[in-house]
Order: sequence, then C-alpha cells, then structure tokens
Amino acid sequence: MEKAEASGAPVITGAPGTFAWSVLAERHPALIRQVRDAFPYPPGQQRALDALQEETAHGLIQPLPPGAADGARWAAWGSGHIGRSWFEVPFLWAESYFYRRLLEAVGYFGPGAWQGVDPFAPFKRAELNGSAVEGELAALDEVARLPLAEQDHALLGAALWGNRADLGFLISAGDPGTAGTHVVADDSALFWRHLADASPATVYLVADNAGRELIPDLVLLDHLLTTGRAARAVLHVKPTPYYVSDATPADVLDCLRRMAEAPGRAAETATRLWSALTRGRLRLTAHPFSCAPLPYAAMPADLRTDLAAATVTVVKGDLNYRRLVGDNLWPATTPFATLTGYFPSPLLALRTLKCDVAVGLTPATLATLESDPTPWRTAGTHAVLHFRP
Ligand SMILES: O=P(O)(O)OC[C@H]1O[C@](O)(CO)[C@@H](O)[C@@H]1O
Repeated sequence: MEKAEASGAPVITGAPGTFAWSVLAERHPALIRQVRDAFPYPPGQQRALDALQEETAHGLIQPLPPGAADGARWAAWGSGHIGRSWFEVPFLWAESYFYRRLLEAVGYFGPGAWQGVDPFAPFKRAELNGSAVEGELAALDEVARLPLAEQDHALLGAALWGNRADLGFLISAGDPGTAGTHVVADDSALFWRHLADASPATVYLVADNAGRELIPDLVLLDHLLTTGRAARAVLHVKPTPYYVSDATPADVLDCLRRMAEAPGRAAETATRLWSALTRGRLRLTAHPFSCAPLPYAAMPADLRTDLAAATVTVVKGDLNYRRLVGDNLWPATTPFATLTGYFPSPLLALRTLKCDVAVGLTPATLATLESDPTPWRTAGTHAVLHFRP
C-alpha cells in the first residue's frame, strides 16, 4: 500500500487481501446471489447470472452482447481490459462494468418483461420502509426547532453521514451503526460562507445512494431553498440502477412519497419539494455520464456546461469522490483542490471513506490515523467535507 501510494498509481483489482480485490472476490458474488434470490427470474436470466458469477471468479472478461445500445461505448472504455481476468484491470472500470453486465444478465435493457425492472429495488424498498428511516424522518421535527446555524450543521451532517448507508458497502462491511465516527477534514465553514456571499445561489447536488442517503440530501436542498440561500437547485441522479443502491429518478419519487406519508416536518418537506419540482425551482436530471467508468475530469461538454451554472456543486459519496480526484493511490496529503481544479464550478464533496483513495488530509491528521489500528480508509467510520472554491 505505502509503495503504491507514493506513486499515485491507479487502483487495480489484483492483489488478494487488498480492498479492491475483496470487492470483486467477495462482494460481487454475494450480490449476484442476493439478486438471483430476490426475483423469480426465468431460466434465461438465471443462466446469465450464473455465467456472470463463474466469469467474475474464474473466467476472462466478456464483451457486451452484439446489439447492446451502448455496446460501442463500453467496447471503447473496455479496450485493453476485455479478454483479461477480472483481477488485473483498473478497479473503477471493473466495478462499473460489473454493474453494466449485471443489468444485462437480468434483462434490464430488454426487450421483454424484465426491461426496466430494477434488480436492486427490493433492497432499496426494504430500507425505505425500515425503522431507521422512520426514526430519521421523525427527527426532522426536532431539527426544525433548532436555531438556523444548528439546523445548517445538523442537516449538512445528516447528508454527510447518510452516505454510510449504501447497500453495496453493507453487503461486505456490515452496518457500522453508531460506532465511533470521525470527520477528518472539514471545510463546511468555507462552504456556508461561499453560499452566503453568493446568495441567492443555484445549488447542484450530485446524489449517490437512494433511501437513507437521498432523504437527507432532499431535506438539505429543501432547507437551502426555504431559507433563501438557494434560489434554484438541481439534483443529478443515475439514469439506471448502479452500485446497488445508487439513486435513480424512480428512487427520488419513492423517497418523496415515503416522506409524504410520514407525519410532521417530513411530510411538509415533501410537499415543498414536490411543488419546487413542478415549478422548476428544483430540477431533476440523470446524465448518462453518471454511469460511465470514467473520472469527472473526462466529463462531456454538455455536462460541463450544465455544472458550470452552479454556484456550488455538492458531490456525494465514495464512488463520486473516486471519480472526482481520480481512482489513484494518491499520497493522502495531496490537496483536494489540486486534483479537482478542472471541475467547472465550486465544489463541496461529502464522503464517508469506503475505499483506499484518500486525499486532502493534513500531515498531523494522517499521522494520527496511521497510528490507529482502525481500517480508517475502508470502515465507513471516517468522513471528509472538502470545499474547493
Ligand atoms: O455509495 P458510495 O459511497 O459511492 O460507495 C460505493 C461503494 O463503492 C466503493 O467505492 C467501492 O466498492 C466502496 O468503497 C463503496 O462501498
């Protein structure tokens, strides 16, 4: 790890025992089994899932079938990787391509009856209907009674720590629950100052997971809109299911409905967000690049133009963070701003750490973390709020 880190080398899936290896060797097979058990898939889909299971464990990476609408794009992105072992390719590409192949196996892109059926929907639904969400929605009534600065702090914190609840991470790591949490870089004061100076702002939020993460994201956007810090907001989600629980437009609607069914503040928030959507004050969008196996530095011109209109873009989660800074083993003291200078708007990254990539730490913080036996890079117990003006 130390040697690779010094070089800023790309994360590769290879060596047994590394985090990237464990995702491919342990998390992906478990996920295929869970998806297979969650639906009465017909024999064709079952065979395709079994074949993917076998290929990821022992085989060579296969291309998408001829005729896949996005086949040419994935062939170009997979050039040099297709035909190799899953355990000798860049981690970001391998994970992203795995999810694309899983959607192919279950017939998500059709034609046929399973077209558009989200293979992760049962897991997302269970979470949305669970007691954790119920408690978190009820807590909004308490937050509403706090002074504004404390509401700001509580709601930004909820959006940050909501990122722990991604269902892919929970497959392999288990729920970190209320175990000790640590914010290891905190630029939130700079973010609030920037927003105050630029008000009324246009706030973009690039979402990560549905359910327990998306609800606090929606609540934060509502808070910025109702307190007048934001005049408009834009919510970017994924156009298709991805990385298990990543939010799609359907998940946004499910979250709004879940909030609307709850008593008190949660339902009021849902009503306001619904109205903001209908009036265009809140815009929901889903760009195909959100599901590309590429860093944000390679974003297409139309997305760059869109994001350039933001007063600030709030970028959520671990995968988005890897794509922001590049999925490389940078020295952890590399400044966040150095790696994200290309981004077309001011930027706030809210991320709980769930993989080896870490940047933007002070030498003192890094020394403290390295002296602790906790696997701070991957445990989901440590978080960063990085702001780049
Ligand atoms: O939902 P997030 O925060 O993007 O995390 C997605 C998962 O993908 C990874 O980035 C890599 O598997 C994990 O670290 C994380 O569990």
